[in-house]
Amino acid sequence: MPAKQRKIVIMGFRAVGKSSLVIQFVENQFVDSYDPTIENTFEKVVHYRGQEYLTQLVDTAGQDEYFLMPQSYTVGIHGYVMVYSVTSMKSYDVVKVIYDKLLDQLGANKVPIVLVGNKRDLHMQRVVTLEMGKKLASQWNVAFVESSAKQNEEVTPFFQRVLQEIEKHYGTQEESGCHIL
Ligand SMILES: Nc1nc2c(ncn2[C@@H]2O[C@H](COP(=O)(O)OP(=O)(O)OP(=O)(O)O)[C@@H](O)[C@H]2O)c(=O)[nH]1
Repeated sequence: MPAKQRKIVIMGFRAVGKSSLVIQFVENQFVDSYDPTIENTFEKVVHYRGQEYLTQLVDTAGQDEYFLMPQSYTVGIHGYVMVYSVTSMKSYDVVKVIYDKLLDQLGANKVPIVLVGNKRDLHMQRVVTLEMGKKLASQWNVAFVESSAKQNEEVTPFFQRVLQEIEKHYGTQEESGCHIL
């Protein structure tokens, strides 16, 4: 079966660990230094449930509450990873703004999304509780996980979960002969 191509955008406030999560997933390494991203696209072939996927992961520059959603984040994209850091209330607030802007721009009320609370290894600095993450995900009706890019906890599972959400969302259209964007 030929590889299915899936393009996923990783969004969230600055320094929440978007690049670290993608690099951990694609290259199996963690870099402690902080180098703000402009924009990078990574590729990885993933085998999931007997199917090969060529995933393209768009690691975006951090967004803030005033950010304007570029068309390149909404056209031809199959799914999204929305990241906040459990050590930053600001990042939790900003991810809500990003989500609202995304749905508004897409004119949709449901999009394949996984919400990720990263840096769960930083117990002493935690300000966003597990319950707050769960509550937000249930409001959005999306999958949720807390992760640590540093300790490589839950990183591969949540990227797989995005693929699962994408299949759930678009699968029937493909089977009926329609094609994903
Ligand atoms: N302890 C800990 N530190 C992390 C984790 N993930 C990322 N970091 C650190 O947090 C800082 C920011 O990580 P990045 O991956 O660059 O964050 P980003 O969201 O891509 O940042 P922008 O490019 O500005 O949007 C770096 O110093 C990372 O080493 C984590 O899970 N645990």
